[in-house]
Amino acid sequence: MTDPDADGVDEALALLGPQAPKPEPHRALPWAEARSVAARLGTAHPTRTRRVPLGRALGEVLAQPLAALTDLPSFDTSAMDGWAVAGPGPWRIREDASVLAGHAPTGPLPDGEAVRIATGARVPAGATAVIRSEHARADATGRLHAHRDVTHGQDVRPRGQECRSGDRLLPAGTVVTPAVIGLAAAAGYDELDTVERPRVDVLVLGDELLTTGLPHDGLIRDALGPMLAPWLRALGADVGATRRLGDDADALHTAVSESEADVLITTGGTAAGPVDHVHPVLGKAGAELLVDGVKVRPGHPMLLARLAPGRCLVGLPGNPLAAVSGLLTLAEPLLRGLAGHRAPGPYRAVVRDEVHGHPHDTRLVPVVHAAGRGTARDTARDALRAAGQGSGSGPGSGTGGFPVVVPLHYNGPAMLRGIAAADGLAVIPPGGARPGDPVEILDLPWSATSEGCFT
Ligand SMILES: Nc1nc2c(c(=O)[nH]1)N[C@H]1C(S)=C(S)[C@@H](COP(=O)(O)OP(=O)(O)OC[C@H]3O[C@@H](n4cnc5c(N)ncnc54)[C@H](O)[C@@H]3O)O[C@H]1N2
Ligand code: MOO
Repeated sequence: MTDPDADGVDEALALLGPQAPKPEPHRALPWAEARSVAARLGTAHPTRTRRVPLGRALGEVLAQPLAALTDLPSFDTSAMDGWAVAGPGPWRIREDASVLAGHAPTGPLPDGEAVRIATGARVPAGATAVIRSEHARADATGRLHAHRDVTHGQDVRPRGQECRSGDRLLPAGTVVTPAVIGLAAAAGYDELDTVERPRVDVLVLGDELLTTGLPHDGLIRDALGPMLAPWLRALGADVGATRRLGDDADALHTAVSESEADVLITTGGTAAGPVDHVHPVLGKAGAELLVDGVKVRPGHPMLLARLAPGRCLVGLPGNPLAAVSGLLTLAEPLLRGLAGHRAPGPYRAVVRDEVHGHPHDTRLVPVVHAAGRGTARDTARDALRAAGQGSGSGPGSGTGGFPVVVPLHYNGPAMLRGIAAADGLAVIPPGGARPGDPVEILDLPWSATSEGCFT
């Protein structure tokens, strides 16, 4: 049986072996530098913004900080059902009034008096505390007695306790979650200013690709067309067309010239084979190559080009995991900037097992968390069982507080089996990583153990 990883390191090493033809002078950028170029391009132009009703803002990104339009609470509020009292007790109960949430206030409460009050109701002027109904007793003469000491201000939520009008509640770049919508509504918003999603078109190249059925006669299923649109949407893009162009240079040139998208993503055709048309077409289109190859495995032929001000193209290699590598190396930081997302902090974990490194290049290797929470733990166990890699329990100690990840097999450039079971991709530096080494992790936007979604 062949080593399921042979497609990865060995293939890359073979390209550098003593018998390999002398490589062309290296234009490829180091992995971190390539990501920085993409991130800078993403923030080079001001984002377009739009105003949307709260109900349609889910998943959008705040274009401006969310500032409170009101004090919260906007009045002194009773936190409990019971009695508003003024001064020391016992108190004479006002039989003529009670205060309900949303109702007009009663007049001021003089010292020595108590009035019934509901949770959420405005505390009358002059009241010094609220006593919960279960903590007080009314006697036959209409007097209220507290069962325990009453402290000043107890069970009253003072106006402005959560925020004052004008306070910054959330920074620009925050993803609008259901909780953000709730907070915005409470703080007085009907609409939110959000960043317009970058428009992305996908061009899938390759005459060998089938859109349905089983592979036959040298033809294979297109794995990237169906995968990229939802992945790009998860990265904050508004994906228009996914077009299959075959290996037709003219069709590619026309599509590149006519697309009005902010970002064009191509798959395949990045290398120097007889029908690899991406480089010649970019030359003909007068594009500026900002990244032309990256020192990363898989995916080293990936590229990033500026087609015109505000329009660019990410060329993903055709090998499916190499395409994922290009997606996370170039498209993700580019789209993050264009979509107005804030950059996530670096997320590191230690590897449970040794990971072979490339001698000069970074490797991106699918991993699962060894001991996640809830479904992530089950996913890890399932993924490891499927890969015949043990139970999923990590070292548990001596990890320096880092979570533990397990590198998955089936990580060759043409394979999606590893990444489909993964929580993220480990960034393995040249030379590799030994058990217990901390490494950077690239989260997947849907990973259950993500520190944050849309990272
Ligand atoms: N002489 C050299 N050949 C290659 C090199 C090299 O350095 N020198 N690099 C290899 C590496 S690494 C990669 S990655 C690929 C990149 O190739 P392309 O971007 O030109 O992609 P294609 O040749 O079109 O396809 C490569 C491979 O992927 C399959 N493929 C393409 N599209 C899809 C799709 N949508 N779904 C599933 N599979 C797809 C295609 O059938 C090929 O098998 O170049 C190497 N060659
Ligand atoms: O190794 Mo390529 O870079 O197959 O992706």
